[in-house]
Amino acid sequence: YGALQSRLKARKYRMPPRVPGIPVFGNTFQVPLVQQGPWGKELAEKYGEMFTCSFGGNTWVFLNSSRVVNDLLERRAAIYCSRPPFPMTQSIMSGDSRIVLMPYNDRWRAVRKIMHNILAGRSQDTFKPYQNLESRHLLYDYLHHPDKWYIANGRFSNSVIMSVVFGTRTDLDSEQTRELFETIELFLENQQPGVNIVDGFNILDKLPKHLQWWRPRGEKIFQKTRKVYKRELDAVHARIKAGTQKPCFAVDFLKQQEGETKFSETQQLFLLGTLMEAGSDTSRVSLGQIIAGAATYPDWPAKARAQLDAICGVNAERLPAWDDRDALPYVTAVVKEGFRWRPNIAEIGAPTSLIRDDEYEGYRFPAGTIFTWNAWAIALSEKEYEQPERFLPERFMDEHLNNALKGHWAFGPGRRVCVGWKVGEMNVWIAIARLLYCFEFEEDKDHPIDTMTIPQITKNAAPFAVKVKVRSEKHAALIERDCLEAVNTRY
Ligand code: HEM
Repeated sequence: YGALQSRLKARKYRMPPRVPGIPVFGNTFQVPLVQQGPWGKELAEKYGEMFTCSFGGNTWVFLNSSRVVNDLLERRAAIYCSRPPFPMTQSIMSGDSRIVLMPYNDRWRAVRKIMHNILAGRSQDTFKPYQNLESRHLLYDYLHHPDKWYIANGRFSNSVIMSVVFGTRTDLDSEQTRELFETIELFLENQQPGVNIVDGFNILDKLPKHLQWWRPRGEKIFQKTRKVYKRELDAVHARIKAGTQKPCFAVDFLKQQEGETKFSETQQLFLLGTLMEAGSDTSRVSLGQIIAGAATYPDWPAKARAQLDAICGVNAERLPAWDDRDALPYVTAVVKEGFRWRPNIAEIGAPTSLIRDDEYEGYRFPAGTIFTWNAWAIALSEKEYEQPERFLPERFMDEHLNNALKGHWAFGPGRRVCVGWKVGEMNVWIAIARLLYCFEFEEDKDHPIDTMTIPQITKNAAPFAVKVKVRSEKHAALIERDCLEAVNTRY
C-alpha cells in the first residue's frame, strides 16, 4: 500500500532532479555537519538551477539562482514562508519559542511585529548613538588589544543590542557575552540538516519521551539557553528595584506584558534572548568577513581609505561619522560586498516550507516541501557575478547601492527576511568605516587565510589569523583622544 501511495504521489507531483541518496536516509549522510556551502555549490554546478534532496522524511528543494529565488521565495512569498517542524531545535531546545523556526502563524506574527517595531522604521535612529559609542570602544580595543580583534567585534555587536534592549553595556572580557555566543553556536550547530535525526524523521517525535535518546541533550541546551537569557532579565529587575535602570526596550516590553495578551515566560525570554543572539553573532561574523577580504585582496582597502581620507583628513583629523554616509559610497559598497562575498551565516540558506501545493515551470511541488536559497552557490556563481571569488566592492556601485537588501541574499528572501537587516547593516557600516580609516589588515604569511573555509562555529576563538596595525601615530592619537571616553562610559 505504501509503495502504491508513493507511486501515486510521484505521478501527481514532479520534482527537480534528485541527488541520488541511500534508501530511507536519502542524502542525510552526504551533507557535511558544518560548512555546507562548498557542498551545495558543487551540487548546483552539477544539477543547475534547482535540485532535490531528502533528509530523512523531509524533501528539500535547493534554489541555486537569483532568478528562481526571486520567482518563488520573493514573488510567491505568501505561500513560501512557513517552517517545517523541528522537534529537537525548536520544541526541545527552544521551548517552541524561537521566532526563526516558528511556522507562519499568529505567534510568529505577534513576535515579528514586536521585533519589527524596535528594529525597523524610525526606531533605527535609536541605534545610532549606541553604534557611535560602541564603535569608538571598538577602535580603542583594536589599538590596545589587537590580538583580541575578534572578541572586540563580538563585544561591539553585542553591546549595541544590549544597550537598546536591556539598557546596559558589555565589557571586552565579559563572561556573559562569551556564554551567549556559546548558546548561539549550540543552536547553529544543531540546526544543520543531518545533525539531529528527529528533525529529519519527524515521526520519531512520536516515541515515548523516555525513549527519545536525543531529548536529555536537547533539554540541557534549553536550560543553559534559558539561564543565559534569564540572567539579563533578572538584572533588569534588580536595576529597576535599585532605581538605576536606563529606559530600554525590555522595560517597555515588560510593562506591555502586564496586559491581557501576554506571552508565556519562555516566550518572553526567547523574544528578548533572540534579539541579543541574532543581533550579536551576525554582525561579528560580517565584520570578520570584511577583514578577511581586506587582508586577502588589499587593493580595495586602499581605495576605501582614499575616500575616507578625502572626507576625514589624511592626518587623522576626525573619525568618519553618520553624517558622512552620502560622501562615502565606496564604504557602503564594501559592506554589501562583505555580505555577499562568503555568505557564511547561512551557507545553504534557511529552510522554508511550502504552505500549499504549487506549480512552477513544469514542476509540481506538494505542500510541506522545504525550499532553501543555496546561498554559497549563488554568491559564488559566475553566472551571477563576475569573478565571484574576488572581494570587489565596485560590483555594488550602482543605482541600488543604498538598498542594503538588493544584489545579494545574506539577509534571506521574502516574508522571513531578516527582521534586523537595517540595524545589522548600520552596525557593520559604522564599524568598518572607522576601522578602515584607522587600521590596516595584513595576512600573516605563516598562517594564510583560506577564505573558502572560514569556520562558522568558532567557540569564541578568532576564525583566522590577521595582523592588525594602526595606520600611523596620528591615527593612534585620534583614537586616544576620541575613544577613551567611550570605554569609560558606564551604565
Ligand atoms: C548583520 C547582519 C545580519 C545578517 C547577515 C542576518 C541574516 C539573517 C538571515 C539569513 C536570516 C534568515 C532569513 C530567512 O530565513 O529567510 C535572519 C533572520 C533573522 N534575523 Fe538576522 N541577520 C543580521 C542581523 C540581525 C540583527 C542585528 C538582528 C536583531 C537585532 C537580527 C534578527 C533576526 C531575526 C529575529 C530573524 C528571524 C526572522 C523570522 O523568522 O521572521 N538579525 N537573519
